[in-house]
Amino acid sequence: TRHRPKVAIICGSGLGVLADALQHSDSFKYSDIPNFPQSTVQGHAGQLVFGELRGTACVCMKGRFHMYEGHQPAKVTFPIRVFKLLGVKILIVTNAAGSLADDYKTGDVMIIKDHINLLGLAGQNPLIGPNIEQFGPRFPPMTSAYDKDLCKLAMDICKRLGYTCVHKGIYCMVSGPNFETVAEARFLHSLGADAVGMSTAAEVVVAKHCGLRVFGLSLITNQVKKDYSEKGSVNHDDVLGVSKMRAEMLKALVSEMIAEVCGCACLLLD
Ligand SMILES: O=P(O)(O)O[C@@H]1C[C@H](O)[C@@H](CO)O1
Ligand SMILES: Nc1nc2[nH]cnc2c(=O)[nH]1
Repeated sequence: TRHRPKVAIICGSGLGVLADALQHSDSFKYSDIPNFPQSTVQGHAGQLVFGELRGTACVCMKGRFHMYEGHQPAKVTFPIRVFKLLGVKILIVTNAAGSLADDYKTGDVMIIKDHINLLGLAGQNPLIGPNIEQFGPRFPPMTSAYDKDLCKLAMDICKRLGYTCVHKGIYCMVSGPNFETVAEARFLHSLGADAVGMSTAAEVVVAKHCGLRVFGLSLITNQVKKDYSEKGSVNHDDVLGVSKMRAEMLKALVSEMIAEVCGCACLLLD
């Protein structure tokens, strides 16, 4: 491919259409890329797409890797270091997540202001093992994992586009693949998490370690039950259904973000 991406986008469950925004695109199947894991989850196509979005060279992971697929944290986050080596400066992560916050509705968007890397805290951190100094320091800080300027820009864009169902909140990564019990949901909420999912935090840790600027979006695809009296249960098809419904909205938001960031060299360059 002739594209030299400055921005990488990871598409969450059912959000692969974000990659369709790229023009003059070149696609590579994960199975054709050395050392890349394969996508095994419905809603994760398994293609790396290079192209231009609003004049900026981007690379898009149409399908991400999850630990519940049997991968070690370092394997799940392998593409992030590939992006770094390709010259990427900004990582945009998206995911489908369940709401723990009382005021989030299904279909809402949460701009991620911080995360709880529950697996990382419990010894499943992608940076465990010999540190590769070429990428970053042994003890990287994570106090500002999600770029404040990019968060603010996203809030401004949402206002301008007339999106009202947008929050800023905290994402908690668990391993899955099962969805939460009521007791687990209460526990995670009491920790301060607004949304829970099975990805993202590990990717963000590796991205920050190697100096990428990060912006994250969760699409709230379901309400996580925090009360035994609440009826119904979530399944992956429902998650994909909500993603499909809201994908165009997320595509517009991500496109505007990239147009604005790349129109302002100070946000893109370090
Ligand atoms: O890749 P993401 O985090 O968007 O996927 C979420 C978590 C599970 O993989 C799946 C559950 O429906 O959606
Ligand atoms: N862990 C978890 N991941 C999700 N991904 C989408 N919805 C959910 C959820 O309710 N829980």
